[in-house]
Amino acid sequence: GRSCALSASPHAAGAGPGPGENQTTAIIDVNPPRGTRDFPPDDMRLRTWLFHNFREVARLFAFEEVDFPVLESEALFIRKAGEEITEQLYSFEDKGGRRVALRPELTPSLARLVIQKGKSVSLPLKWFAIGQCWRYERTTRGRRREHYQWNMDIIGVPGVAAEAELIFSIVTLFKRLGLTASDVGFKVSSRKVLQAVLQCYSIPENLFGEVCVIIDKMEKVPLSEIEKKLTSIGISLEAIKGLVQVLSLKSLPQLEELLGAAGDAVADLKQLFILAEQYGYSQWIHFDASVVRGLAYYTGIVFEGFDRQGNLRAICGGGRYDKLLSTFGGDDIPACGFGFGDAVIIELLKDKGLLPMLTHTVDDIVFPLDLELQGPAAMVASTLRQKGRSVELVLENKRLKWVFKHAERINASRLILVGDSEWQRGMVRVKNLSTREEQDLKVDELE
Ligand SMILES: CC(=O)Nc1cnc2ccccc2c1
Repeated sequence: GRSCALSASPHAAGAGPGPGENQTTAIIDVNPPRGTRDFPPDDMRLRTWLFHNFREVARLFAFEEVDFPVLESEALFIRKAGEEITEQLYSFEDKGGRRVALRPELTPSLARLVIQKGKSVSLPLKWFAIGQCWRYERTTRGRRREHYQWNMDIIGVPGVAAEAELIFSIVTLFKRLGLTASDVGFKVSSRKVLQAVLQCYSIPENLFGEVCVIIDKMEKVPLSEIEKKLTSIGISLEAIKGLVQVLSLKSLPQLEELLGAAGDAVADLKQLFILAEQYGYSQWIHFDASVVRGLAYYTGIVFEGFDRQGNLRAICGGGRYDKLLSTFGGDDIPACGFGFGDAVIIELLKDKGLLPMLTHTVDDIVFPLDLELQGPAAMVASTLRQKGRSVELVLENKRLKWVFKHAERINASRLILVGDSEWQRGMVRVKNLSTREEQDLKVDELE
């Protein structure tokens, strides 16, 4: 008997019904792979709306769009800092025996492209991308294995004016979506704070990334586990106490008291808050020494957007990564950027009742009253389309009752009936579906 190609059905192979018979279960699994999503029209309209807002903000800030392959060499993401994102790398060996990976984030690809472009691009660069990112999680947690991220990066600007501009671009997006400073905010800190602490306990630089990744879990796992991990990589108990103490600081003056005004950490943060004041978004951000972010390559300012209700995971996050390009063999080029996921923001907008009502709408629906008028109807449709109107051309011999119902379903503004007697006079019957007004018009009078 016929063997089912990708049978997920309880059918015994081969016993399935023939084509067209009432199939109780599909022959193949019609759901998308575990942890991934389809985007049927309703969901796709919402995604397109969100991405349009990403793109509009990028345009306002004069960023240029870039893109990269979703598949990259695995080497781009191999980092020895115990990051969740690299531990869950969706990597495999391709048919050519090459180690490849579905990208878990966009920044390494962006760094690769900047280095590839080398002297042929002039700094600073302001690039943005919207791309699907992947992770391979043991399905125990049933979490998603893909999401779309909006990334904005400023390459070649060493000063915190770049971070101030990036944070303001996200504030601009939040405002466009209807969110205010009482709905969301940004926690801002600098990894130079941790760097200063590690230095005063003379902890080797090469442990910096690893320590940050461990510390990032501070509020997610018990302190004892953090201490165990730090001790296991050789951090003294005294140094751990120093780290924990600095992370609990709640104000810049406190930080200054502990670290002294000398370190760049305090200077950078002070400068950033001054700029935020001048941009007019001070009430959106505050210093929080506990913000570390879980990516090993950040070297300076780090920030994350959060919902003040505290129900959700971070909305977005970013920071300065001045060493990433040189670790790829490029020049020492300063850079900073952020990633903004497509999931948490939608949950937040749902909670706030801010999701837009997006419907499938067309301008005109054109219907030939009998089959000989299909040609003329198609001509009427293309005349209207050349004028930029979206036109649904009815392609089958339907009853008028169905056409009216369908016109309602697709929110058409006008119904254009192509009938024999009118057509003889070069006219068509136009029904305005909101005013119910009806008139015969010449085809080239339609606009
Ligand atoms: C809330 C959500 O979907 N998070 C998510 C989903 N997929 C990912 C895939 C790669 C990296 C991070 C990811 C994060």
